[in-house]
Amino acid sequence: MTSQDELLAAISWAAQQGWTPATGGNFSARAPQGYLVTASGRDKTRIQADDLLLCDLDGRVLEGSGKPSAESDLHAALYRLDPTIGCVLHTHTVASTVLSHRFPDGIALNGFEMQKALHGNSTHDATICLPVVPNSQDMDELAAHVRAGWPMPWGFLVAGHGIYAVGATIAECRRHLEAIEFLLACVLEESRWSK
Ligand SMILES: CSCCC(=O)C(=O)COP(=O)(O)O
Ligand SMILES: [Zn+2]
Repeated sequence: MTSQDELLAAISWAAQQGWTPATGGNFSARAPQGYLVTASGRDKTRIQADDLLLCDLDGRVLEGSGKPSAESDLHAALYRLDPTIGCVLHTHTVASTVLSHRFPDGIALNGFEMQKALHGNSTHDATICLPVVPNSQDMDELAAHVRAGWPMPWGFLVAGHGIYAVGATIAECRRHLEAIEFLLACVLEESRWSK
């Protein structure tokens, strides 16, 4: 499978989970010349090859038609910031939107077996934090918040907005996205029970 096909499969999978409502979300993978990224405003349940653009690491379009994602410059900033990042997957889910809005200083996790799906974790018996950065429509400002909090080896939440998962490969990034979403769903469910 080419990395373009693998990225398209990851986007379709995320969309089938219901994680890209109303065209929300954007997705990218590092490429030799820069990165492949979704065009803006596309329905991710019907994604196809011509919905991807090739950009250089400054976010300039090299190939493809349409406008790159409104958040493409944040993807570019991530690839510049950390050469080990090979993929960035961004979704809009209810749990990530609600919890990042409610806990703008980060979300602590402890005792969940699923923590082990996040790179560098080998036990449930540790407290780890999912970072939250403030939202902004200005990608330079958003990128500055991300740089200030780096390293964030699995990704981060944007307050009231969604999840940005990162990974060395598309497969690792998918695993991080799925694990983060699962862990947030657990936290949200527990918050209902503790009322
Ligand atoms: C429709 S949700 C608002 C925009 C957004 O946050 C998003 O993820 C999708 O933007 P894009 O330009 O990548 O379609
Ligand atoms: Zn978004």
